[in-house]
Amino acid sequence: MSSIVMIVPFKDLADRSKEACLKSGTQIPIYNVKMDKVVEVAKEVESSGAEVIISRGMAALKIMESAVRIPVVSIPINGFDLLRAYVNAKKLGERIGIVDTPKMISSVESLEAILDIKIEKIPVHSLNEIEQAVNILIEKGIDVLIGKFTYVQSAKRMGVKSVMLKSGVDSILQAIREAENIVRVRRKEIKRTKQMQAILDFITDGVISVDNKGIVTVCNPAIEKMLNIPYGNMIGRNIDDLLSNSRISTILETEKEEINRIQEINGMKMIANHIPIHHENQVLGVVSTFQEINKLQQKEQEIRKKLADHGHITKYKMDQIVGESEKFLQAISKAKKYAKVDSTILLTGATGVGKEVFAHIIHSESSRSKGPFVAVNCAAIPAALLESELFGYVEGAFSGAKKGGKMGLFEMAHRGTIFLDEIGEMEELLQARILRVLQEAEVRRLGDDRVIPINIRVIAATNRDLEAQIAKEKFRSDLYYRINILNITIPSLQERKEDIPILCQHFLKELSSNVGKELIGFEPEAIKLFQTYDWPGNIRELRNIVERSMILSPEKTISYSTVLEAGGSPFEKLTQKNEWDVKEMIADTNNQGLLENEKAYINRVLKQVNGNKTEAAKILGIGRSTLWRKLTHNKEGGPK
Ligand SMILES: Nc1ncnc2c1ncn2[C@@H]1O[C@H](COP(=O)(O)OP(=O)(O)OP(=O)(O)O)[C@@H](O)[C@H]1O
Repeated sequence: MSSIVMIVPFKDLADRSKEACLKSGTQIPIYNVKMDKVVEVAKEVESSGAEVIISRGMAALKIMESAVRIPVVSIPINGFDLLRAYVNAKKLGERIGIVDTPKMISSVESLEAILDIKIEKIPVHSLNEIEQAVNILIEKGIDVLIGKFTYVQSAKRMGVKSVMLKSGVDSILQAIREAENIVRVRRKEIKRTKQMQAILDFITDGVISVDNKGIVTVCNPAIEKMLNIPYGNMIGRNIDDLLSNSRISTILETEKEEINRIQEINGMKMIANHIPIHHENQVLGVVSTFQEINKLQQKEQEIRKKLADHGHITKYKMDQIVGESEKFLQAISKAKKYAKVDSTILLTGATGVGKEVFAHIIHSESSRSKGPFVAVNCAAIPAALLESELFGYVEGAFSGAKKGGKMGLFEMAHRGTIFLDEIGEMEELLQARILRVLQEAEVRRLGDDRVIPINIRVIAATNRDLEAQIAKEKFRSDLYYRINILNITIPSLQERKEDIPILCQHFLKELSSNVGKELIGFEPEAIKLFQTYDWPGNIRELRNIVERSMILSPEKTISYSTVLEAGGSPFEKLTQKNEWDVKEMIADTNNQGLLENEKAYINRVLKQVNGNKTEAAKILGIGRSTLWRKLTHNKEGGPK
C-alpha cells in the first residue's frame, strides 16, 4: 500500500487530483467514493498500511472524527480558487455573496482589498447556520452565491444562482506536499519512539509518565512487573486509580521535583524520583522512576565484590570437611546452629585444627552465603599496615596512599562475613577500633570524616588463651566479651585420632592432582604410625605428611616405611624410643582398641572397592586370608 492515499467524494475533484498527481510525478491511489462510504474506505486503507489520507471538506472531517488514527490532510481552497469562483460568479450576476467559515471569510476580505471589489459575506460556525445565512444574503439582494457543496445545495433550494467553491490543482498539489512532509516527520517520529521504547524496555528501573491530568502516557516493562499491572491496563488510566500513594498527583500540584525519596509501593520499598515536565511555564506532566531497594542493595553488593576482586568467597563447603569422631561432630553441630544466627563467634583451638575451615562452613551455611567471605590473618599483616587494610583510606590520607584511596576489608565484607584469624595477635590500639566497628556497625576510612554503614558478621579465631592475655593486659576484656558471644572449641587431632584414617584417605584424594599421582591407600601399619604420633601441628601437619608420603611412595599403596620417611625425625624418634612397634601392635590381638580401629579401616577400604576382598587385600598390602582373619577376629571373639 502506498504511504499516501486520497479519498474524495466528487468525480471532478478526483479528476483534478489525477491531474495534480501527474503534474507532481507522484503516484497516489485515488478513491472516488460516496460521502457515506469515506470512513469505511479510510479504515481499509489504514489497515493496509497507509500513513496519511488526503481528503476534502466534509469528507475529511468525517474521517478525522472516526476511529481512523492516521493523519488526515484536508485539501485547502486557496486565493486562486476563490478568484476563479468570483470570476465565474461575475458572469452570472452583479452582486455576489459568500457563506463560509470565518477563516475563509478573512481570505475573501484580502481578495476584496487587492481587487477593490465588494462581496457580501456571512461567516458560519456550523452546518445548521447555513440556511439562515443564505436567507440573510438573499434579503440583502445578492444575485449569485459562492459556496461549497452544501451551501450551493441550499442556495439552489432557495432559487438563488450559485457557483461552487472548488479546490484547484495547485491546492491539491499543496495538500500532496503537506502529506509527504507528514510521512517524513511521522517516520522520524516512529523511529525515535522505537528507540525510546527500546531504552525503556532495557532499563531495569520502573518508568512511568503521566500528562497534566495524571493520565499515564508512557510506562515500561519494569514498572509493569513491579506493580504487576499489564501495559494495556496502565496506559490511559489515572495514576491515582493504579497507585494510591504514588505522590505523582502531589508533584502535579506542587510542580516541584522529588529525588531519591524512599516510598513503599505494593509492599515493596522503592527509591522514587519524580520530575515535573515544564514547557513554557506550564507543567505538561510528570516522569517518575522507581528502583527496588533490595535490588539496589544486591547491585551494590555485586559492585563491592567486583571492586574488591580478591575472590572473597568461601573455599570450603560442608561436604569438604571430614571427621566422624564424637568431639568433631559436636563442634560441627554447634557450627551449624551458630550459622543460623548473626552473632559474633569466637573459634578457639590449637594451630592447624581447622579454625579457618570452620569459619568458611559457618559462612556458607548462613543466610550470608551469597555475600563475601573476607579472611584476614591479623598476625600475617604487619601491624602498621593492618589498620589501613581493615579500614581503607582516602586519597592523600598518608604518604604512599594510593590515588583514589582504597576500600578496607570491613567494607568489602559488607553483607557477608569477616574472619579475623589470630585476633589475639592484634595491637591494643587496633583492638579498640575493632570494638567500635562491632558496636557501631560502621567504619570510617583513614583520613575521612564520613562514616560508612556496614552489615557484617564477625568470626574471630585464636590459638591463644585470651583470658590469660587479658590478665597480662595484652587483650582488651571489652573486645573479648564482644567477640565471645558464641564460642566453638575445635578439638585437636590428638583428641580425635579415630578421624586419622578418614582424613588420610580424604587428603589422598584431594592432593592427587597436586602431586600428579593417583594413589589407592595406606598400609594399616602406616595408618597406625599416624595414629601414634601427637600431631602438634594438627590437621595441617597431617596433610603435609600425607602429601610428602604421596610424593615419596613408589607403590600405589603407601607403606609404613614411606610414612616413616615422610614424617622425618619426629616419626623416627617415635620408633627409636621403642615406645611401640606398629607391626607388633597389629599382631597384638589383645589390644582390643587398636583392633577395632583396624577393623573400621579395613571396612572402609572394603566399602570403597564395593566389597571386593581381593582388591581390598591388595590395597591393604595383605593377603586375602589375612584379611579374612582380621575381619572375623572380633566377631567370633577368638582366636587370640
Ligand atoms: N575437618 C577437616 N577436614 C578436611 N580438612 C581439614 C579439616 N580441618 C582442617 N583441614 C585442613 O587443615 C588445614 C588447616 O586448617 P585451618 O587453616 O583451618 O586451621 P587453623 O586452625 O585455622 O590454623 P591456624 O590456627 O594456624 O590459623 C587446611 O589445609 C584444611 O584444609
